[in-house]
Amino acid sequence: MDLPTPDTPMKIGTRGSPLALAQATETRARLADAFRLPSEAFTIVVIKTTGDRIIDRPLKEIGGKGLFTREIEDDLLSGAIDIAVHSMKDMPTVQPEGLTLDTYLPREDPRDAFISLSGGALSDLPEGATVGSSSLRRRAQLLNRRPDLKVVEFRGNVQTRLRKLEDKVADATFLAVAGLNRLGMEDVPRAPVPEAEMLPAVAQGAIGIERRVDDTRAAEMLAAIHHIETGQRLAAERAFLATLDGSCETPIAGLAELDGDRLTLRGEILRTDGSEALSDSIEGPIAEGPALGDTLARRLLERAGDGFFDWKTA
Ligand SMILES: NCc1[nH]cc(CCC(=O)O)c1CC(=O)O
Repeated sequence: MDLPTPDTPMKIGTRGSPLALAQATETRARLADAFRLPSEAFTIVVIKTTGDRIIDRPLKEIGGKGLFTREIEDDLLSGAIDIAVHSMKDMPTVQPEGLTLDTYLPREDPRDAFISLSGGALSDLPEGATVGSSSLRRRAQLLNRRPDLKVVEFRGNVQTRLRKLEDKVADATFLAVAGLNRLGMEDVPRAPVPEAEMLPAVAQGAIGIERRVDDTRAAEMLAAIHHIETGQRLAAERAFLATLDGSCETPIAGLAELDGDRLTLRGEILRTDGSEALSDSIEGPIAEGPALGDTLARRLLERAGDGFFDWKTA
């Protein structure tokens, strides 16, 4: 295998947000370390996606699959980049023909963090307070537990959302603990929300690396940095999501945990207005993760019946 060199660097594609850049930089560091290469043997290529371009409308209105990924995947297919680094929770369960997404870095803390300028926890929020979020899952979970709260649309990267809090657009918001940690924002006052209170999004906290199926060099290099346990957890969670036909337009949560050779998967689906939440869990051998995910999804769908996910404003 011809390893990349500073003259013929491997091109790592990513979105341009500070979090995306941190994830691409971590990927470069792990590859450089695994193959004893200088960091100049890799270039980070920033790619602007449709989702980055349209910042004044709610995501669910723009809609469509691959809002934050299509341009990156096009560049991967054309050879403009060699690998692409993604937040796995933003990734559809099926990739375009010719691409594969089977390399994962060690997962960060998967929990959501409750962020308010006063620094308290969710239970400290006064009745009728306003929470900013653009996530259908967080919105539905919040309204399910606290119907008194008002949820307002809150888009933008981590920094933008924190600024909106300072501008008093909302009293509080939620951010993934993983994002805050990867950005080194330890100083932001936050209260991690226990999984039992608010089950995170499928794959939250995990970084995935996509490549062309037929690129044997990329396959070999990525295999050296793949984190097996993260892959096992995501295999179960993403099978759960795939059977539910989850897109960004449906409130779905799921989290797998490993214990020895056993895997436990918890899942939750909600009506978009938060009026109903269904949850369940399943346990079995790690090797059967995808089948466990599929079974858990079918159980929840059976209980939900038709029209459960239909959009209905609160
Ligand atoms: N949808 C945006 C997004 N995609 C991944 C993360 C956080 C990092 C992660 O889950 O790996 C975020 C921001 C957030 O939810 O706070």
